[in-house]
Amino acid sequence: MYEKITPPTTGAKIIFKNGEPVVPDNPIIPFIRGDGTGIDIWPATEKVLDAAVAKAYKGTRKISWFKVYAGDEACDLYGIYQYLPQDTITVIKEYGIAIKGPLTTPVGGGIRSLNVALRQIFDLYACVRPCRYYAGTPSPHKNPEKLDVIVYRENTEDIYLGIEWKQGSEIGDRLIKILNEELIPATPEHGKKQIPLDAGIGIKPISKSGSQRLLRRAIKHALTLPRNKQQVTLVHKGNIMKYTEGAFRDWGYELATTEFRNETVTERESWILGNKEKNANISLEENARMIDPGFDSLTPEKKAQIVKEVETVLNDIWATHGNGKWKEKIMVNDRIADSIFQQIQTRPDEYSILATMNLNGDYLSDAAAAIVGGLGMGPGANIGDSCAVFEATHGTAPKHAGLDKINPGSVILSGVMMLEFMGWREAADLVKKGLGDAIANAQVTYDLARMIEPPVEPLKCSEFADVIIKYFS
Ligand SMILES: NC(=O)C1=CN([C@@H]2O[C@H](COP(=O)(O)OP(=O)(O)OC[C@H]3O[C@@H](n4cnc5c(N)ncnc54)[C@H](OP(=O)(O)O)[C@@H]3O)[C@@H](O)[C@H]2O)C=CC1
Ligand SMILES: O=C(O)CCC(=O)C(=O)O
Ligand SMILES: [Mg+2]
Repeated sequence: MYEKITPPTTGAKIIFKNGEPVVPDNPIIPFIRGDGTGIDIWPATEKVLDAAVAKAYKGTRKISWFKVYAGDEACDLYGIYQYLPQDTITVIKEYGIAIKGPLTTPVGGGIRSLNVALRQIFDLYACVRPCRYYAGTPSPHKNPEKLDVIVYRENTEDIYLGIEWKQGSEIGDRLIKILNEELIPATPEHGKKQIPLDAGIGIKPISKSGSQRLLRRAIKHALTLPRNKQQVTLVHKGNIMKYTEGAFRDWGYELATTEFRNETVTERESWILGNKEKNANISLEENARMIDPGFDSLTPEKKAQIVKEVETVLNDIWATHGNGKWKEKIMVNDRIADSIFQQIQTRPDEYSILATMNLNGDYLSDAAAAIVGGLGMGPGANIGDSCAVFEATHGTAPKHAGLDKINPGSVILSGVMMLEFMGWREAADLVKKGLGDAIANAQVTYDLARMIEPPVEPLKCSEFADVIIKYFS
């Protein structure tokens, strides 16, 4: 059935119904070990997850692991340049849920990212990366416990589509010529701009459908959070990239105020409603002045537009959201991308779900992981409607590969996300307890050990896994 691999002899497939996994007691779960430090962190992860499932369910539930290949290991087995064999794609499609270690992507030339390819092949459009603090984790920040965010990153488009042309290539040069001579002059807002003739060219597609399906999932997730975390922040650089990043913001607000009208309030709406609650007789114009600090210097047309916005909000949602009812809704706001990088450091507790396009989310998830202890503590999930692949935020960390040194925490916590996605909460909770107790007792790998004051002797990667298991009970 497969070219070079054989499924485990016991176990059954996970299937998806209406976007949700239906999980048997003995699911077969494919895993990719990963390049670089994958050789260290995958065995540690498998050991911890197996021990948690065994302890939580006393033999009534068990995962049958199915090894599939990608990256360097795949080339060793399948032959030169076989980085992502068809076997691997077929198996993940058939079995629905998989977990992977990191895979190498060369910079500049060479193969395109296998990690990105997997997300695109299986249409895993939501990259979900929670960044929350485990007590006792050393951090470069004074109050890391204040950060508890989930980066919800669009995972299939943006520049990650990989449509780009090298400087000097025939098609790249043709495209620049067409843009310079036909398309840019035909677009008055571009004036006399021209693309330098020696430029490389990349395309950044951001679609309405792609943005809204990600944001739909983010808002639904927010609905499941405790009241004080029911917030979705649309992160964008829409002041500069108006029709891609700016559109992402606009499509987000559109979705929130149509499909989720009864469940959401936007930040601007909350100001308008709040102004009227404080002063029932406030005029539309005075209300508009209060929500827009530069109101008085605006053109008459722009002023009229904001007054109309105030009127529409009060007409449309005063009955459902007014008199403080908006405080019970999911708050949807937006922040410009550069600003959110400082906001998660200066006002960490004001944020919850950070919904982003692909590139912004890639950057932001590493930065947020650093605040709560580093990349060794950053788990993730790539989720679609019929498949999910769990993986850490970090990469292959090649300088540490094979040394039994690196922190397996991120892949272990990705495993926790997988167990929760499967509905195996008891096993997930055991792993979180074990990891939390190990950290609280300063029994940690080098990355955390070096930040503890005074520094402690680091555990090996494999020893850290054993300590986590020890703290199950
Ligand atoms: N999803 C994936 O598979 C991803 C793959 N990659 C790929 O990985 C390769 C290497 O990328 P690189 O930029 O070096 O980024 P990495 O994330 O692999 O590593 C950068 C640094 O982060 C720290 N780090 C990473 N993982 C851990 C961990 N588990 N525990 C503790 N510290 C950790 C280490 O810092 P220090 O040495 O200071 O301790 C490490 O040197 C590239 O080919 C890249 O494309 C990158 C990201 C994601
Ligand atoms: O695919 C890669 O090599 C890098 C991907 C990455 O950095 C990420 O998904 O966070
Ligand atoms: Mg990244």
